[in-house]
Amino acid sequence: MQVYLDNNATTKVDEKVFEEMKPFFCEVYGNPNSLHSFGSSTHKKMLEALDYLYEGINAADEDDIIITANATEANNWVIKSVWLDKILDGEKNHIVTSEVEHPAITAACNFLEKKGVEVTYLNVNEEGILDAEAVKKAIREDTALVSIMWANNETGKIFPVKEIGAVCREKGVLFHSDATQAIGKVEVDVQDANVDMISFSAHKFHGPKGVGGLYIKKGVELSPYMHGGEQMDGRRAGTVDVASMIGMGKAMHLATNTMAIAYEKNHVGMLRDKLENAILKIPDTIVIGGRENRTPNTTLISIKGVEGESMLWDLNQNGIAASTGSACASEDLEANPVMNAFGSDSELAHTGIRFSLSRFNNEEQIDYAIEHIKKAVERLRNISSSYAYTPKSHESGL
Ligand SMILES: Cc1ncc(COP(=O)(O)O)c(CNc2co[nH]c2=O)c1O
Repeated sequence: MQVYLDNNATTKVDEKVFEEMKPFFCEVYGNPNSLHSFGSSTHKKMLEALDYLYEGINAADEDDIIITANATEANNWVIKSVWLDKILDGEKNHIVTSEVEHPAITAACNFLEKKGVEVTYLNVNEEGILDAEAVKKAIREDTALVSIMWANNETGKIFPVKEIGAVCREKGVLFHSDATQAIGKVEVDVQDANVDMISFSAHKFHGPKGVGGLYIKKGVELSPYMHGGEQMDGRRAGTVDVASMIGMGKAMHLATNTMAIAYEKNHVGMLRDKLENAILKIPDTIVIGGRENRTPNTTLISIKGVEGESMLWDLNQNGIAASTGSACASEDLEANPVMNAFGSDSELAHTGIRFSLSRFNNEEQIDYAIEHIKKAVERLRNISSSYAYTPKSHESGL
């Protein structure tokens, strides 16, 4: 049996999305910017896709949603164009972000630090989140941008975006939120959240890889990251990947309409809880960050005495796909940076396993995964040189 439990890394393209995309490869293949009918025949579905995107995040008609290659591009665009607009050409020289952002944010900020920009990386608490008060205290007169994610890709923890947005509005500071792991899992309402910009990526909500977006609230000026043609009203040059844009719109529609969200919470949340409850019955296991206030599909669990990579290998031998954290960072054998941010000691930080489900998982798959996780833990602990089960005091009398 093949059981895919790494949906925070990427998801399967929904068949309905694929059907929507098909005509735009070999039949309706014109360049949307061409004046002839081959080009204009793409417009109807492209406009429908934009409508789905605006509807999915409750963007106002006067706001912009710019199609990008992925969330990484959108994140880099925000960080580097704020540097251009407000730091190089302005009086600002400070950015506030968090220690647990995706590398697409932290690496871009590290790059700017080499250019002399000051960056505050806010710590998270033992629950893996930070509060708006911490952001308020970090904002300075020369702060150009606050960028705090909507939901964390490894723990699923949801950040107080609305409260942070209110603080940024009060302080007159631009607020960006990386919503890549939130869309399709929890409600993302950009007007309610006081946010100026959000990033997203289609392949996180059953759309195609290689297409994403940047939402920009009306009135927010941001120099283009890509110059050239007049696509996207000159805000992002380059011929749009028509099929992928249409696929992303359809995926957003499917993922965010009322039924889908309710289904995600009830179905996916129930499956995640069943998996998590079973693993927590194994001694010396803990959910990193606790079980509250998370996206319904994610669990990051530490299994003491079991190296994350060893566990992944064992599960993979049985057709089960999981991860130790962001795929972008999981090739190296460094400790999980998010767990480090929690203050986990080095040993614990190597024991994290992330399971991230989707609406395409079912109970039979979860039962299969539970069976093989238990067997893998027993096998790996038996060969561990460092793990010995020590019954808790209340058990010692058994
Ligand atoms: C919060 C967040 N932001 C940005 C990205 C980058 O998205 P991309 O540009 O479409 O690649 C990811 C991908 N996160 C992960 C990729 O693999 N495992 C992950 O957790 C993410 O989780």
